[in-house]
Formats: sequence, structure tokens, C-alpha cells
Amino acid sequence: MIDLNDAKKIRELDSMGSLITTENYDKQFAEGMELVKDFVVPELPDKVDELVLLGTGGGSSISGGMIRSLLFDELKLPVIINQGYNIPAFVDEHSLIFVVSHSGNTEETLNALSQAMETGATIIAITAGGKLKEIAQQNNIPLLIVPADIGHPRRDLGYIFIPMLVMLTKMGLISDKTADIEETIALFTELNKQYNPEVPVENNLAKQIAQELYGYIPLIYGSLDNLDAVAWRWKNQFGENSKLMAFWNVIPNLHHDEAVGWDMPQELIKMFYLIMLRDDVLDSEKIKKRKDITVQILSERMGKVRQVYATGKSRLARLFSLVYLGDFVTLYTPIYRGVDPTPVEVINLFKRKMAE
Ligand SMILES: O=P(O)(O)OC[C@H]1O[C@](O)(CO)[C@@H](O)[C@@H]1O
Repeated sequence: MIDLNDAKKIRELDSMGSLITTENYDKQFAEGMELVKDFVVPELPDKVDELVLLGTGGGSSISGGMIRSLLFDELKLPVIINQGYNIPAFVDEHSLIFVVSHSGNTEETLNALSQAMETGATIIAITAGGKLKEIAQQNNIPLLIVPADIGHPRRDLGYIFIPMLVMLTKMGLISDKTADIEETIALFTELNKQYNPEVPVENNLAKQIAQELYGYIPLIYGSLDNLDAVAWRWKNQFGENSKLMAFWNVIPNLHHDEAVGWDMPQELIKMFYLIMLRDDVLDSEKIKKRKDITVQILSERMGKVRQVYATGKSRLARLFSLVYLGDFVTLYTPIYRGVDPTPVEVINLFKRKMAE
């Protein structure tokens, strides 16, 4: 095992700078605001029925999930995250579509886009380049180019999510979020002082969780209607960063189905490490009670249970305080095992095999 107090070793193992990118989320979010400042949004039809995000993977689809969770109480449109090759039949000239792909070359996203272009929907593209950039330019689709040098889509939430949020404001669909974004940027700077590689394990919650997790399967429980995309983000980051299968679900609905599975044989349920995402401000009293009961029951059944709490003032800052912790946890988890968090070999293998 790697000594997580050895910051030099941690940084050596993180050879492609995922930790540095995470430490720089404050700057990235600020740059995201700059990027979109002069972007001219298309005119919307009189009636918009839904917001559809075409995109997949750790950065693109999660950004849509964060939009949905953040704006649950505000946006008067359903948000649909479409990760597959095809678009649903309801997409038409009354749909607003964000097509998002960092690489610009993800085949599912491009295929869905080609279908969307036949519908007369209002489309906005966000990409660092690739075929998506070409298609957008050839077809006069409003296009936002984001920096390519970030390298890995899951590391560019600030470049994807923030512009989408600002565009929704520019289109008059939501209120201005500048103050909340600024608060979130300041919170990242603060939290970085707690989670960065130079902070020793005894004071570093992210390192503590990464160490404790060793030998267990991560299970993340969030809650409707705020911490669902955050739980999804943690799960994806365990996959891509930690090279660990992880599972997630949301309260309250898991109490009506998955919870029955808690009666599984002891030797199996002991393999899980539960991370319970909590928000004492956003969670209703009913949800808090459900989380308390869940923790009470599962502390006696699962290998370990950890509760982590959102901080910050605005809904935006609170959601991202937990995303930020999750990103650090999922980066320290492989490093503890001596594994570089950045490469995604299986994804590349799939892309090669699909191209054969
Ligand atoms: O379409 P994009 O944004 O390039 O990203 C899709 C890819 O990003 C990833 O998240 C890799 O980091 C993969 O899941 C996926 O292959």
C-alpha cells in the first residue's frame, strides 16, 4: 500500500495530473464563466417542451444530471439525459437540445445528433473539437468550444456544466446564477485546503475514506431530488478513476425495492462500504429520517458505513461540495493501491473493438 502521507509519491503516481485538475476546479469554473460570456444563444420557439442532453460519459452526461438536480425546483422543463444512439419519439421542434462531447467523437452522441437534426429541434453544441465541431460548423449549429488540453472528459465539469447553466440563464429559462457560481468557486478553494495531497491523512477526510475503502465495494446512496446526480458522479468516478465497480441508488425509492436485498447472506453484504450522501439543509425531514434509519440498519450489516455532509450556502455550492469530495476520494483510492487514476484502458479497448 502507498503511504497517503507521502505527497510526493501521490503526485508521482498521479502521472497525468488528475489531482491537479481537481485542485484547480475553482479556476476551471471561473474559466467556464469566461468561455460562455459572449456566447449568443439561439432564439427559442414560443413553446419549449423539454431540455434534452445528448451525451455520455463522466463529464458530459453528469453535467446534465447536475443541471437536473440543481434546477429541480426552478426549471419549468423536464430534463432528459440521452446517453444512447437513438433519440426518443417526443423530440421535435419544441425540444431544446444540448449536444455535449468533450472529444467530439463519441459515436452514440453523434448518432443521436444526426437524428435530432432531422426534428427541427433547437440545438446547441459543446465540445473541444472532433467530428462534433465539424458537424456543428457545417450545419450552423451554435457551438461552444471548450479547452482540449484537459485531456479527459470527466475532468472538465467546469467547462461543460457552467456554460450550460449560463446559457439557460441567457435564454431566460432560469435566474442568474453568478453569485452561486462565485460562492462555489470560493468553496472549492477552501475545500482544497482540506483535501489536497499535502494534507496528512489524520486531517484529510478524502484520504481517510480512500484508505478505509480498501477491500470493499463502494455503494453510494443519494436522495431525490438533489443528491441523485451527485451519487451518480461518485459511482462513475469510482469506475473511471479508481478502477472499481461501484453502485448507487437514491432514497426514498430504494426503500421500496433494493432494501429487501439487505437481507442477502452476511458474507456478501459485508463486502459493501456504504457512503451516505447527506445534506442537512436540502434534505427534507422525511428524507433525513429515512437516511437515519438506513444508516442504523446498515451499520450492523455492511462492512462499513460513512456519512458525508454537504457544505456551503447555495444549492449549487452544496451539491458541488460533495462532488468535490467524491473526486478526491476516487483519486486517492487507486493511488493507495499504487494505481495511476487517469488511464481508462477498458474504455479505449471498447472503442478499438467497436471500430474493428
Ligand atoms: O463524449 P465525450 O465527452 O468525449 O466523453 C465520452 C467519454 O468520456 C469518458 O467519461 C472518459 O473519461 C468515457 O466515459 C467516455 O468514453
